[in-house]
Amino acid sequence: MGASSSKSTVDNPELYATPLPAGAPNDTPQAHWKSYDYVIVGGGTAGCVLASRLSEDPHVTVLVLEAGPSHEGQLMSRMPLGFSKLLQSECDWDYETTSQPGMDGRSLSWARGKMLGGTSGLNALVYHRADPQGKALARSHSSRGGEGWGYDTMQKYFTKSETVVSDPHAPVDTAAHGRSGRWKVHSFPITTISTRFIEAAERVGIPRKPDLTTAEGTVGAGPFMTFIDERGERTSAAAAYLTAEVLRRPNLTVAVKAVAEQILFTSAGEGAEPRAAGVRVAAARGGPQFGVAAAREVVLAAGAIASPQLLMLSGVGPAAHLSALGIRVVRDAPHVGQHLSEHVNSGSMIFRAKQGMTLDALNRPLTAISALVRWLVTGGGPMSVPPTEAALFVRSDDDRLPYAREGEAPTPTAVNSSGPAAPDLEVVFCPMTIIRVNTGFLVPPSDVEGVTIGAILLHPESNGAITLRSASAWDKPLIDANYLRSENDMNVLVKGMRLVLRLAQTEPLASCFQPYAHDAQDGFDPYWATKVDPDTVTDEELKTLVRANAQSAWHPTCTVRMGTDPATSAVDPELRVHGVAGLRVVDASVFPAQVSGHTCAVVIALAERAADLIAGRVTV
Ligand SMILES: Cc1cc2nc3c(=O)[nH]c(=O)nc-3n(C[C@H](O)[C@H](O)[C@H](O)COP(=O)(O)OP(=O)(O)OC[C@H]3O[C@@H](n4cnc5c(N)ncnc54)[C@H](O)[C@@H]3O)c2cc1C
Repeated sequence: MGASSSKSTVDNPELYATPLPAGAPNDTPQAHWKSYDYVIVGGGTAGCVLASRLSEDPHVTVLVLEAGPSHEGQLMSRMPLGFSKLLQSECDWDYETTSQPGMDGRSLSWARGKMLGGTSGLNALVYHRADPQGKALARSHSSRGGEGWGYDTMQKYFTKSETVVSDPHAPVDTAAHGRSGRWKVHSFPITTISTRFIEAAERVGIPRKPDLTTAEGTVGAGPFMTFIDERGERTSAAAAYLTAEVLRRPNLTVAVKAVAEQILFTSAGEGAEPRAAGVRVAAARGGPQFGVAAAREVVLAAGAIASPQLLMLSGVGPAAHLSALGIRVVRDAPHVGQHLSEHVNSGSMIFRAKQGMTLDALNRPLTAISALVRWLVTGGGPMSVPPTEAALFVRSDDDRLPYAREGEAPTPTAVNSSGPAAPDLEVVFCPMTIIRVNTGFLVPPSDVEGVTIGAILLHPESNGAITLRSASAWDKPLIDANYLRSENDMNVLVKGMRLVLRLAQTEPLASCFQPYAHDAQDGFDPYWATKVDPDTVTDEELKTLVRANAQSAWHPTCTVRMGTDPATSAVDPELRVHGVAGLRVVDASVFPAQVSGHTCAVVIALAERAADLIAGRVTV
């Protein structure tokens, strides 16, 4: 265990927590423990926002417990195009799903950030808001909706969170955005080939949208915005919200390499709600344990996988499951860990591009080194852009779009999104070769350039679950995404793939590509999409390709979902865990339903509002 602490964070538990006796159960908070008003478990995307906002009040004390290291010094996190290098590093939890029957029995790797800033420190830097037609975090047509979390409310917090910078070469209307928030968000000039993708989308009938994030809605095709600052560095939630000035606050303690093992409860007697009053923490598996007390609240912000895991480890979860593992049940909460909703990516559809049109030159070591040096010196160049530059959002029931073979009618699909104009399909465009396989990424060939396109199912009907593997916080939980068990999910994704194949044959994108004769190696051909013709391939053949190649889109949500009724949800609309006192959950796990887009900005806005709720500045 390191005995040091940096000027801004602390990694020695003796400096912020109370040592606990070895070999004792250590499951009841004690009066002599070091105490804080708020103990935030997880210094990730939501956790950094909460820490920053709650500690604005100098009269309250705040402790953050983050399992991973500080974001400071993580070069690959700061450098936008370094993102893939962080996967399967010390900054990634590197989870894996159980074998997925809907995907030929494959287990898929699931990245999650493990550092200050959490997943916002290793994600793909796409800034995107929920679609207004998707009602943001409220589902008006459903009794389990997040009351008070509609788009109008969320929009205030999207705006509060950001300072938008409009690049003169890629202008956006700044009136639709915030201009004094902590999070730096900006538009950026995209490569020519990404522009051609947008133009091809227009040709097939998808309207062009200069900004995919406004209250006008997301249906359309356009460039993404990103969270990179004027120095060309990623603005993770840590970089944005835990600045040096914030970290110097005397009422804020930020602990890193601090793994919360259990939330601890006190009881006021028979019939009274148990109260979350502390957390047990350790720096290493089997190492010394420490306790901290929470005078006001424990706020769980450990993300859509670890938050339900920690709740269950602490006795809040489905009683039968906990009892089977010998965990004392504090509160039978059947919805904890359930309703896991994840966007599904069709898998990398890679098309060979003409030389010089993509960012693939960076696969050559000399080019990469010179780009790295340029970024280090100037903050500019190809390392300062996000990997995904453009996208389109559509509905699978829009029969004007080319979802079928020429002359055939498209397969009817039900749109599972919550608004009449909300999209259920996204297509993302990356001007580089990204070969994703079950275990991570493969290094692309250095002499061939390509682009990577993926169709994403935004509103899957098939939901999965997080359950415990064991009663230890040091064992990863079981993640069953239950991918593509619904026929409708599969049919929507197949339509998305056919749209991608059609776009690849549509000008002005088509003439950027060239044929590529590539043989499969060990049964896997990363360039399979180049050989598929949208006019001859059958739906059954596309389904076979989906089962073999589809991947996680990295947006798990809903595993501690909010709602007014404890019979159908795990937290109430103020994010308080049903049936226990002093405990809230604030992260992607509380989404009442999946959103029609990327999740990071939604989590940041959610945490901004949660901070106001916790501090009593607003009510639902
Ligand atoms: C590879 C990848 C790319 C993505 N790309 C995008 C994108 O481009 N745009 C977008 O909008 N979204 C993207 N996402 C999704 C988005 O980043 C996440 O949905 C969002 O950041 C989740 O925020 P969170 O606060 O719920 O969880 P996190 O940010 O994951 O925070 C949870 C924190 O809790 C900590 N923690 C967990 N367990 C413990 C414990 N026991 N004790 C202490 N600390 C603990 C973790 O280390 C972590 O720091 C991407 C995700 C991934 C994985």
